Amino acid sequence: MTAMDAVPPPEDPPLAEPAYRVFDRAAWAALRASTPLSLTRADIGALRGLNETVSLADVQEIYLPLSRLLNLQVRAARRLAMAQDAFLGHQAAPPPYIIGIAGSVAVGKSTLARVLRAILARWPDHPRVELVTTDGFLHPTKVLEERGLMRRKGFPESYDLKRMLGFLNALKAGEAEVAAPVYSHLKYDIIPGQMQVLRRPDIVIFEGLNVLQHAAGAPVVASDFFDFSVYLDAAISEIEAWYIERFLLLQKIAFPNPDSYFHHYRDLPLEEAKAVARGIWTSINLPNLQQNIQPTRHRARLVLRKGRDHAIEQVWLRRM
Ligand SMILES: Nc1ncnc2c1ncn2[C@@H]1O[C@H](COP(=O)(O)OP(=O)(O)O)[C@@H](O)[C@H]1O
Ligand SMILES: CC(C)(COP(=O)(O)O)[C@@H](O)C(=O)NCCC(=O)O
Repeated sequence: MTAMDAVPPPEDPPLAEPAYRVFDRAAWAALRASTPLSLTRADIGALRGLNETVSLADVQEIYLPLSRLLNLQVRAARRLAMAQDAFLGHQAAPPPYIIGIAGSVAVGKSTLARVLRAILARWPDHPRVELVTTDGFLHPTKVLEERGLMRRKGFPESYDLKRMLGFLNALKAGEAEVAAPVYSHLKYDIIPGQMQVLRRPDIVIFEGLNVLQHAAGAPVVASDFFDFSVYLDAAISEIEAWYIERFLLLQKIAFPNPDSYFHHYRDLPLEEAKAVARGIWTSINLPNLQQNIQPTRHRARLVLRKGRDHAIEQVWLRRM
């Protein structure tokens, strides 16, 4: 069986293979070359949030080769910036290298972003890695309620796209301080007045389901500002299961907090809680995945395809 036969399942139209080189785990792992293992078991343990168990095998076989590729790309981008400076006859600090991470709700974007941040920050030539999530650019609940969008959260119209593009523009322009609004999953809303301030980081990982989307008629799109992009992919049936699992976990660890938006679900019996989670998945996150997220997959430079238990089974790398 070839790697192409193994996945994707029928629900999931394949990527155009000529545009990508396809690697199974072993072939990708071999590209790690001499990259040192830069995270210990204790480091990985510290990265675990919620129920995630990022395996040492994934770090060694998937993320270390990826960090080697990205390190080479960052260096090359800096050389290009220097070439332009030489042409212009002035010297400036290189702009941050921006990596977009896209994929469905609950596919594991935040987890991937955190692991990647930790690994990339180990390289001495780009230690300052910032992580920004696009949920900060969601409209606040008040605005979503006024516009009847509370059940459309994550859909393109639920974001302040102009503000998001302005943020990316300022970042790439090398402004000394750039600020992003902050979202609370607990409150299910933007935190008023709280900002994440970035001061000329070396790398920015910009993570969210919408990062590869193109708004009709917009003069620029988020990916215009990206140096690299990753789409985290998996079978829809797996992602649904991960969404429900995460909901059940949050029911135990977050919903008991009276500040939680979902506090009223704290004592729901298991089967009812599963039904609520499945209902939110089916009515909001699944249609968003099918209509607005999955169609952006072919824009990514790299597609990581997960199988059971979140293990990365295949890597698709765009031929430049
Ligand atoms: N590599 C992984 N190994 C094990 N569990 C994972 C992994 N990545 C994500 N998860 C789990 O899957 C769920 C969704 O992951 P998360 O990073 O929160 O997704 P997203 O940011 O895409 O919504 C969480 O419960 C998380 O702990
Ligand atoms: C805020 C989100 C759109 C962000 O998704 P993310 O980028 O973290 O995957 C999502 O977590 C969400 O709230 N979706 C709406 C339906 C739900 O409560 O799952």
